[in-house]
Amino acid sequence: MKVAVLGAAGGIGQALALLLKTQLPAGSKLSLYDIAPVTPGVAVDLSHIPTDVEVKGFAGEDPTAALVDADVVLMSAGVARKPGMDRSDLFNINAGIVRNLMEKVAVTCPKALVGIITNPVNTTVAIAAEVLKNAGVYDKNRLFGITTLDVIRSETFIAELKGLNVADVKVNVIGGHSGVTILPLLSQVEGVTFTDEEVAAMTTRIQNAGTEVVEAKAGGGSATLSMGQAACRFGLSLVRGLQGEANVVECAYVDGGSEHAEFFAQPVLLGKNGVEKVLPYGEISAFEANARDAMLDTLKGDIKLGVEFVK
Ligand SMILES: NC(=O)C1=CN([C@@H]2O[C@H](COP(=O)(O)OP(=O)(O)OC[C@H]3O[C@@H](n4cnc5c(N)ncnc54)[C@H](O)[C@@H]3O)[C@@H](O)[C@H]2O)C=CC1
Ligand SMILES: O=C([O-])CC(=O)C(=O)O
Repeated sequence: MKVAVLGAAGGIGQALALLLKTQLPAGSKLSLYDIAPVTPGVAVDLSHIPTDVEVKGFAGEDPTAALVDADVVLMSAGVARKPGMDRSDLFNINAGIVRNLMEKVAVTCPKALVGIITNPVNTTVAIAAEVLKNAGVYDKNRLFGITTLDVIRSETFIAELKGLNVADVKVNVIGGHSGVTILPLLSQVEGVTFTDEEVAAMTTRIQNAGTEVVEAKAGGGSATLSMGQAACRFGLSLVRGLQGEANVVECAYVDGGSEHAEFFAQPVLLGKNGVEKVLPYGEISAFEANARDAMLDTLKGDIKLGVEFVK
């Protein structure tokens, strides 16, 4: 199994690479790419950790060498938010970065499962899809926006509030990955009840958790370590699916035939071809149905921006 990380010298990329070096199955290959010249050094550094995962690093303008034979590509290349910015403010720089990298993915490893971390995810995934379509290699089951950070935040915050063992808390987060498009389905969390006030406050906290980190880092970037963990969880789930493991389910932002929008985050069953099956997100409360319907104009606008950028 070969996993390529694009943006591997960055805050997320280095954390993710470390976790993958220590957690990928024995015999895996880890390929690190970033425009930053330090990247081969990051690979040398990781290569001293005694696990059976071979690490190689590549720097420069062209990611091709890193992408050859990749089964999974995880992309965090791009710029991150500073206080006062919205994720959509990253579009001007990150849209072109994602487009250019996806053009190389389309040529070099068109069958790879691709997980997009680069923000604004609601839009960059649409950009990635358009690039793959233009190259004639688009397979909707192989492209994912990684929204796992919203899931692990939800698990953490709910366990804290309700005094639960966090390992026991499971929660679906649907929609997209910014502001009101992030919708945790609190009504489905087993074994707990929330007051209306708790639902409103918890939903808002999860939606604003990225901003909570951006403000706490005070100009030094956005979530990197928790995102490294989230991307590792999601990347390992992709690998487990590829290896034929049963019942691997994650929420992800996919082109899954949703009635709500062209791309929509919901639970998916992962397998040897990426998305094996898009799963229903189940019964939701009136509060959640309202929030879902209210997000759709924003989400569809974000998607349209991505489609039009490539056209
Ligand atoms: N999906 C999610 O839940 C989350 C997404 N993000 C997003 O992830 C992205 C990366 O964040 P960080 O790692 O904190 O940023 P960072 O600035 O620490 O790292 C980004 C890396 O991308 C590299 N890069 C820039 N242009 C490139 C190109 N053309 N090719 C290859 N590498 C390139 C830079 O050299 C840098 O090493 C941001 O867009 C951020 O908003 C951040 C947190 C959560
Ligand atoms: O908020 C940001 O800019 C980074 C991000 O996507 C998150 O932390 O969820």
